[in-house]
Amino acid sequence: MTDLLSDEEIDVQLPDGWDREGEEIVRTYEFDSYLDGVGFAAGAGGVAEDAWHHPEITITYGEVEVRLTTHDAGGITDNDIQLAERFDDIYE
Ligand SMILES: C[C@H](O)[C@H](O)[C@H]1CNC2=NC(N)=NC(=O)C2=N1
Repeated sequence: MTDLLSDEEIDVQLPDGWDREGEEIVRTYEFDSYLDGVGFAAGAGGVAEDAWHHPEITITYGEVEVRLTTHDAGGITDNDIQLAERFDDIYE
């Protein structure tokens, strides 16, 4: 099982644009249209399924909020950081 990251490791490894909220990391991506957000969420879902690590995704008009935590570990692990970076890669 992937080990929990320390508070310092999280602070250092958290990608730009992401924030820590308790035992989750969160980023809100902005889009020009609702359907652009839907398309991003669909792509993120495919990346998540490929990684077998699944975020909470909330789609609203012009925004998509992504929350990541590692349920099996009860907190934030490297899996969350790595997936956050992959989501950033597909966000133009
Ligand atoms: C049984 C299955 O492998 C586990 O539930 C996987 C699936 N996706 C997951 N997603 C997230 N975010 N955390 C997990 O611990 C996790 N575990």
